[in-house]
This record gives sequence, C-alpha cells and structure tokens, in this order.
Amino acid sequence: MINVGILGATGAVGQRFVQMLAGHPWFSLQVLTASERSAGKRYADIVNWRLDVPFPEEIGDLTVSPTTVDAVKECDLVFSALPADVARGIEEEAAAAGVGVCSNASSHRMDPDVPLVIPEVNPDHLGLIDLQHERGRDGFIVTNPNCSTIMLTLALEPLRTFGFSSVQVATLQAISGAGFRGVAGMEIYDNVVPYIGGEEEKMATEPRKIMGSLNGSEIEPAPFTVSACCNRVPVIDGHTLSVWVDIDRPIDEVKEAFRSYAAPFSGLPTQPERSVEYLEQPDRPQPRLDRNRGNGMTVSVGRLREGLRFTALGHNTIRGAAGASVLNAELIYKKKYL
Ligand SMILES: NC(=O)C1=CN([C@@H]2O[C@H](COP(=O)(O)OP(=O)(O)OC[C@H]3O[C@@H](n4cnc5c(N)ncnc54)[C@H](OP(=O)(O)O)[C@@H]3O)[C@@H](O)[C@H]2O)C=CC1
Ligand SMILES: N[C@@H](CC(=O)OP(=O)(O)O)C(=O)O
Repeated sequence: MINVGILGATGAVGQRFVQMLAGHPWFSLQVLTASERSAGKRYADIVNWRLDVPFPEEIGDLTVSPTTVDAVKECDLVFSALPADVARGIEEEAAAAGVGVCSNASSHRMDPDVPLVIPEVNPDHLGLIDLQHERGRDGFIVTNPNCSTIMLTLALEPLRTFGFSSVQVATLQAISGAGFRGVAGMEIYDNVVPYIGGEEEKMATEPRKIMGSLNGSEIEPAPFTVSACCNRVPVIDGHTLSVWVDIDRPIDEVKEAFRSYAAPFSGLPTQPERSVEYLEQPDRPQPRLDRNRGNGMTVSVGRLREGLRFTALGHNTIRGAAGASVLNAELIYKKKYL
C-alpha cells in the first residue's frame, strides 16, 4: 500500500478526498491536515461532514495535523485541497522533501515543468515528472485542471480527430465549487451570478496546455482559442456547460465520435466504465439526474445539434476535483512514478 495524506481535509474537496480514499485498494490514508483552527483535534470531532454519503467511520479517529511539511514527510503521496495561496509554498516544500503531490489547487497548474493532467487526454505529460527530478526535486507536483476545464476538455477529447480552432462555452456552475464558505445564501438563492473570479481566464488557457503536445521538455499549447462566460447558479453539485465548437461535420458523425469514445487505458480503480457518455433524451444532461453517473466520474454529453452545439455536465467536486486527482495518482502509480 502507498501511504497517502490529504492537505485541507476538512473542506469541500478535502471531504471528497476522504470519501474516495477510504477503503481505496492501493492507497492507505494516514495523514489529514487542515488550518490551525482544526489541528490537534480528532477528525470526526472537527469535520462538518456535508457530503450526501455516509461518513467513513474508520477515518474518524485520525488526528488532524497542521499543514506543515513535517506532518506529511513520511507520506509517499499527498493530495492537496488547499486554497491556492496556501497551497503554493507547502506543495513545493513537500515535493522537495521527496513526497509526490497531486494537487487540485491552481497555484502550479501553468508551471512549465508541472503536468496538468486528465488521464484520458494527456497521460504522456506525466513525463514532465522526470524533468522535475532532473532539476533536483526528490518528489513531484502533478496538478489536475480547474473543474469547468475538466468537463470541457473531456467533452472535446472525442472530437480531437475532427480538428477545431475556436471553442465558445457558457457555464452554469454549482455553489460547491466555491467551497463551504464560498457563496452566501443571500447571494445565490433565487439568483444567478454572472461572475466567478479567474474562471474565464483559466478556461482560456488550461485546455490548450492539456491538449498540447509534449516536445522534449516543453509543452506546445494546442492551436485553438476558448472564449468562456462563467455563471454561478443555485445548484449544489454539478457544473453544466453549453459548448459551441467550429466543427463542420454531419451531426451523426460527431455523435458517433461521442458514442464510440473509450479511454486509452483500463484497470484504474477510480476509472468509470465510460469517461464520456452521450445521452439521447432531448432534455439531458441535468445536474440532479446525471452528476453521479459513473460514481461522479463520467462527463455526460447531450443536445448535439447544428452549429456545432452541445451540452456537457460533470460532478465538480468528484470528476472536477478529488476524483480527478485520485485518478491521476492511480495512473502515476501504474506508470511506476511511485
Ligand atoms: N470546490 C471545487 O469544486 C473545486 C475546488 N478546487 C480547489 O481546491 C482547493 C480547495 O477548495 P475547497 O475544498 O472548495 O475549499 P474549502 O474552503 O472548502 O476548504 C479549504 C481547506 O483548506 C484548509 N485551510 C484553509 N486555510 C488554511 C491555512 N491557512 N492553512 C492550512 N489549511 C487551510 C481548510 O481547513 P479548516 O477547515 O481548518 O479551515 C480546509 O480544509 C482550492 O484551491 C480550490 O480552488 C478545485 C476544483 C474544484
Ligand atoms: N472556481 C471553481 C472551483 C475552483 O476552485 O476552481 P480552481 O481550482 O481553478 O480555483 C468554481 O467556482 O466552481
């Protein structure tokens, strides 16, 4: 078993990590960290468990540690669910101390030697771990993308073969994306907020890195543009995206590309049966009905029509965050970087 820890284990994403790592066949959860407010207390006593699944009692007795390199230096791997400003330094320190870091935070996503990975899309970018080692890092940092970026990029992957140069997207993002203390009820109830700080910029840059080509030690960004409009809506979990892409092919051909898409690997415990699933019903996908497809790891696609337009949807704290990171870690383990 690989000994793992979670940085920021009490938050919206941290709790999803606990859910996904409790009973994991390869990873043994040993360390949970949070802020000074929570450190030194029993996890079961301090966590305000807000997930719609039972609390994994076997994890409850772990004592929450402060978020320091000392707390995690005996781990082989840590999953980071820290706010980006807190994550930057501690992730670097942990990687320097020989720990593998799989991070959800945005701090290192665009670092040239840090892979920004969706296993189905760019598993080869993990080769940058070797570059990090050559540059003197004993451990490594691997990141997963922004939650909306993951839904968009996974939905575009089956269409890669057609080629495209321009993507437009409008998002309807769940409130869990802002963390537990992120959006006040008075702001979001009976409302839509047409602004999520930094999100549109991330959606413009991250997909190009992910779908880019690794040439030696550099990633050449993919040659398309993304124009995004991001909106917060009163949904608890599940980001919905309306996507336009400049592909001029018969609808049936494009639909077949979605239907026949299969991940380029198999055998990872968190991998869903279908990474992308096309839904035929005219009013799907919907967050309440489709976010848990594939245990929250499937991106549902539907409403494909002339334009070329379609709708994509995925669970933002599972496929868009903790599940994405755990799947990355499983691929890293399978490729023997751990
Ligand atoms: N929510 C989502 O859908 C997604 C989130 N992310 C990213 O994941 C990260 C976590 O997000 P989320 O779970 O929503 O955030 P939350 O605010 O819900 O949780 C933050 C966690 O970090 C801890 N923390 C906060 N400040 C400090 C500090 N100064 N030192 C140590 N620990 C600290 C908190 O501990 P305590 O409880 O003690 O305060 C808590 O465990 C962020 O970088 C976010 O951008 C990425 C993709 C999607
Ligand atoms: N911004 C996303 C969640 C998030 O934290 O993204 P990032 O990891 O890129 O900061 C949302 O609000 O839904």
